[in-house]
This record gives sequence, structure tokens and C-alpha cells, in this order.
Amino acid sequence: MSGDLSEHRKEIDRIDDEILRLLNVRSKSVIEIGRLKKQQDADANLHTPAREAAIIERLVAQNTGPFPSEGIRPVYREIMSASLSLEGPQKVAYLGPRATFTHMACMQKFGSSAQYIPVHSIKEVFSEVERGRANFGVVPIENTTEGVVNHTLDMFIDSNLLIYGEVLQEVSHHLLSKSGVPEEIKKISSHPHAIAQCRNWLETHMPHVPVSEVASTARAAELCLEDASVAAIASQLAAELYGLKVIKSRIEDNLNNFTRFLVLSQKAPERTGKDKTSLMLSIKDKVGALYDLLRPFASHGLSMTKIESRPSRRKAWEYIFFVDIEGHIEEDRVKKAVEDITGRCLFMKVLGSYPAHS
Ligand SMILES: C=C(O[C@@H]1C=C(C(=O)O)C=C[C@H]1O)C(=O)O
Repeated sequence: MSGDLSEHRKEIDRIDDEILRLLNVRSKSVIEIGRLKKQQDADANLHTPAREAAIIERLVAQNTGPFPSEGIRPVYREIMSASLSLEGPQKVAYLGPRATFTHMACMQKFGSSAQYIPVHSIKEVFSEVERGRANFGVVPIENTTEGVVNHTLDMFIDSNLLIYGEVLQEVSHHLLSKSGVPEEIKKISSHPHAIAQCRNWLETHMPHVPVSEVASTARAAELCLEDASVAAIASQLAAELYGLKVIKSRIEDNLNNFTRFLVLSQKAPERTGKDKTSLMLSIKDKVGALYDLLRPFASHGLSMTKIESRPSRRKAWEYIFFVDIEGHIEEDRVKKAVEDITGRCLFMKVLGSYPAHS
């Protein structure tokens, strides 16, 4: 048996040597593609989410196991992130602090080799990308329980950045501490939103433990490191980044809580065939104006996946609508619908065509 085991381990070592050799061969191709992209456009975004999604989809479809298909995405996410970093850091600004769900959404999209820049406000995320200090920005846009993030919508009114992609991130809270032993916990600490989202669980399972509010889930995680009797309600990423143990995972009261994030860039991404387009427009103040506006989408067979309105902040009672439709702006039916609508609006701006989250 032990002979068999060491034989299998030798075999694994040989396979790993081969995987490593191939990763290096692969990296050389990535570097070469990067060079060609820069030759065509000196400020091209090297990160191409459409191609990355296609690579993962192709591999998942042909996988016969026993390696689990769910493992392919994270493995390739990191392979692509690491090889892309050879061409210089992919700088990603996001609404901080570290270990929040925005940070997790970033990791899901760009992997752990990107250079992350946590900033204090949604406005700062936009300005980091506008000034070219970051190649990409990541901001929350809507949450399944709390609705749309108005501040992000408002930023598009004055910004010329494009939507480069979207990320759907599950919001799931865990109870963490230094030792992971529940009996040691004398105090629970977290951001007020996380505490509110776990209220029932805390009342049922830890009714006598005092709960205190701090500025962020990351701060709560830091407190755990300073004091072993403190537990934090925080993300899985916080457990990893701060080296904490999980006392109990998934303690949120609503188990179906997702936040959608937008990736911002100065450039448009490649078309994929599974894209969506976001538009911002304002309409003339007259009876039936909104009905008139939406008709071209239906008549061109385009499905509208979202509509939100916000006061324009320019004139009282003037509203701006944010509309998401299926399809890419280079598709005929989208182009025609947008042309029709432009004639009916006071103003209209395409915020971007980008791959729909898969
Ligand atoms: C190599 C490319 O550039 C980047 C690296 C990729 C990879 O490692 O396969 C895929 C897409 C891009 O983010 C490419 O566009 O093909």
C-alpha cells in the first residue's frame, strides 16, 4: 500500500512538472498577445473578459471529470490573472475597505494577481479610472434586498466612463474568530449592515453575547486578531486575508442575497454574442412620453431587463432613466432602437455594451 502511495505521488510530481512547464509556455503566448494588442493600440486594455469567459466555458463543456467542473473557473481565473500580471499590473480601484463584498467581486473578476486600490467613495472609484490611475473600477449597482445604489447611477450623469462588465456576487456572512471556538466568544463586532442582516441568527444562537458596531467588517476582523474573545461577522475573504477561523458559516437571515457590481473603464470591451447594453436618457415632460420612449424596444424585439429613474439634478421634476437591454450596440436591432429613441429624448447616452454575467 505504502509502495502504491509513493508511486502515485511520484506520478503526481511528474504531472505537476508538466503542468508547470505548460503554464510557462502558455504565459509566453499571453505576453506575445499583449505585445500585439499594444502594437494596435498603445493604451489597450489587456484584460479581455469575453475571451476569458469563452476559455472557461469551452473547458467546462468538454470536461469529463473526475476533476470537478466547478474547480475549472477558480483555477483558470488565477492562471489568467497571474499571467496577465507579467505584462504589468492590472490596476483595479474599488469601493473599499478590504475584504468587503466589492473586494470579493473584484477577485472573482480579476483574480489575486491584479493590483487593487481600495478607495473611500464611489466618486473616487470613478475618478481613479478617469485619471488613468486605475485601468478598471468596480462599484456596486444593485442588491437583491436593498435595491439600486443611487450614488452609482448619479455618477454616470457627469462621467464619460464606460461599463466594461458586470459581476454578480453572493452576499454571505460568517462568524469568525482567532481560534474558531464558540465558547471563547464574549463579544461580537461588525458593520451595522452585516449585523442587521444576521439579526435573527444572533438572537437565536448568541442571545447573551453583546454586539458592537464598527466602521467596517474589515475593522471587525482586525479586532479579532487583537483579542481572541471577539468574533467578527465578515466575509469568507476576510477569514482568508486575516487568517481567522470560521465558527459558523452563512449566518445571514436571507440566504438569497446577491449584489450586482459594474466594472468601469475608459475603453469598451470586445463583443461576445451574449451582451447587454446600458443606456441613460431623459424625456420631454408630456403625457405618454415614457410609453413612447419604450415602444421602440418592443418593436425591435429587444427585451428590457431593467429601468430606473433618478431626478436629473439639473432641472426640477426632470428625470433621467437608466435602461438595460439585451444585445450589443453594434447589432442592427439595437442600433435601430437606439436611433428611434434618440429622436424621442431630450438627451441620450450609451453607457456601454458589455458581456452579461454568466
Ligand atoms: C491572452 C489574452 O489576453 C488576456 C489573457 C488571457 C489568457 O490568459 O488566456 C485571456 C484574455 C485576456 O484577458 C487574449 O486576449 O487572448
